Amino acid sequence: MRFPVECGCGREHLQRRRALSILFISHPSVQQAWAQEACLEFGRYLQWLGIATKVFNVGNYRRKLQAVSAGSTTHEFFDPSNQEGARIRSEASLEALNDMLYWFTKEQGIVAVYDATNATRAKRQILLDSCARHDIQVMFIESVYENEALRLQNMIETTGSPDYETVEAKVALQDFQERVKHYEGTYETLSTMVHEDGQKKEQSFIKLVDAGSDVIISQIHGYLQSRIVYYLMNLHVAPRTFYFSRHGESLFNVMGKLGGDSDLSARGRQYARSLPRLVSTFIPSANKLTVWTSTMRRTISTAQFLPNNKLAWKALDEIDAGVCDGLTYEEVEERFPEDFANRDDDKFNYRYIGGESYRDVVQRLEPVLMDLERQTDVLIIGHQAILRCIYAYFMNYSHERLPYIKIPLHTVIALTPGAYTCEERRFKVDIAAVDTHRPKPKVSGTVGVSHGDKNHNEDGPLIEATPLQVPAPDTAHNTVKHRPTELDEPKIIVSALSTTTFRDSIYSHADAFAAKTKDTPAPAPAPIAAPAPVVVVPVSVPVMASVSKSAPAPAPAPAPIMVNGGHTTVPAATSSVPVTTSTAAPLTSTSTSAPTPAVIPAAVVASESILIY
Ligand SMILES: O=P(O)(O)OC[C@H]1O[C@@](CO)(OP(=O)(O)O)[C@@H](O)[C@@H]1O
Repeated sequence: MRFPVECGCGREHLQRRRALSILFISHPSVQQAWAQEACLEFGRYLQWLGIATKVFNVGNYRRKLQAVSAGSTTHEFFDPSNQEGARIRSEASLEALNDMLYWFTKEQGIVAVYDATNATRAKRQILLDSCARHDIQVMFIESVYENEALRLQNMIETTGSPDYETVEAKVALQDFQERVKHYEGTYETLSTMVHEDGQKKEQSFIKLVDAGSDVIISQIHGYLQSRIVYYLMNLHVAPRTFYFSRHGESLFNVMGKLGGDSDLSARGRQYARSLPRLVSTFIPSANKLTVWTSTMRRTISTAQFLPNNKLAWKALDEIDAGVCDGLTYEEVEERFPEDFANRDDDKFNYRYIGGESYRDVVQRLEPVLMDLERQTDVLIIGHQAILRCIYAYFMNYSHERLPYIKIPLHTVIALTPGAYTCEERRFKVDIAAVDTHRPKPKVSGTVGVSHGDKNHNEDGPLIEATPLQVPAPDTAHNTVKHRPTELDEPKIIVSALSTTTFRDSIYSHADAFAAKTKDTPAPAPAPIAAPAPVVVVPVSVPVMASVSKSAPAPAPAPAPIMVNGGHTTVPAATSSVPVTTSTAAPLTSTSTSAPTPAVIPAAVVASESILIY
């Protein structure tokens, strides 16, 4: 796909940009619940990596059209002999397709997920032809169930879909089972075979069997597709909660200095001592928890009193401030005024001289996140910039907001990601600490730091908190009146924060592009009648690899980090290797287990930069 770029010479140039359409295929019995969760999860993941992604859910378009025509959403609507139903479904597919093409051609979209049943080869061919006309790569993802119990479970979950909002669960399930029957006999699974009619075999595809417990891949090419395979192999959507905390207040934090490898202040040490009580009181799986730290002194010291297994990751080390390492913000402004202002202008992309940008940090954190996605009981003790990146991944924050997220000291954050939302709770240990958060200044390059002996409570949480347990008024709240000693038992304040919903930012709204799509050539409408089924005999061919999800997915080599004049010279490829620091029982983390056969050639992954997309 080509799009115009300005170089300042006054003439328009066309630059090539890769665009990838992911066409979701699922038997109606698996369509709604698991498949939609998977679409959302990897949409969020790609957006976090900086790849503009949108999900076009044909069901949403159909419901919008049905609302206008006051049509029923019961199974009769899906009966192939229902002409009005077929017309609306065809129109919904077309509208979603037009919006997807608009997203690619006018909105510079990189990845679109076209989420529909796409049950027949004829239907898929129409989509393929449209994408080919716009030079858009296509990859199919099919979700199938071989395990009947899982299929039934999925169907039960599907009754929570918007189609059954006002319908009793039992009635909804019966109706849904009837709906599934309307597709019987027409559904054509993906196959690597050359079909009986002599037509070419299907394009690149990933087939997820039983909610991804097995993954079959065929003809996967290039960086983006490999990335998606890698993610889907690591994804599991079972409910789980992750815990995060910054290290206790450090000596550099007190001095307002950036980076370094200083140890904890007295208050920081007190926080470290309070952690075992917090963990055993508030974390249900406390004894199963593995604690991940960076390789820096302040995180390892913070974890020292926890009896749990520990892993230290180089990739969790704080953002590398390069030549600014060890300086205060005031000193950076004085010595590097232009850089200081540039960072304020675009904090996510600004790269410290000889150091890193937040964008670099996101890249190096990817293997950590992939491993985290496979875990259930993890507490990460990390740093301000690092935890901002991880928090933004789960909460779907934009790159603009990411570097300003408030991650206060002496607070454990619990995140429970779900398909459409992420629930957050905070456990604040009432031990005063400096505030290292520097808000975006109104004028770039002006310091406006809030360093000082100030308690974080003044800032309030990111989203308004509902205190569940408020400390008595005479407590250690005021840092001037109260100097905690290491023997004090500090109070823990629990806040339930309102749940963040990220579904809307990933889904295209069924009418978001409608007004704009007039100038986009409409592709041929989908045929209403399904063609005769094609007999497909699956065979194993060399391009096809079946990988069981019980083995960890191989990590693609991350892009190398800029080496700096400061303290870190380890390339990211090696920096993601965890180091065992526990003296306890041997660790069972997947990151240390044997890799599966290389499905994603590292050379392919490493040879392309994410920035070109
Ligand atoms: O990107 P900004 O907002 O400067 O925050 C990152 C900074 O946070 C700090 C504290 O100011 O993290 P940390 O507490 O891990 O030491 C610095 O070391 C780091 O450079």
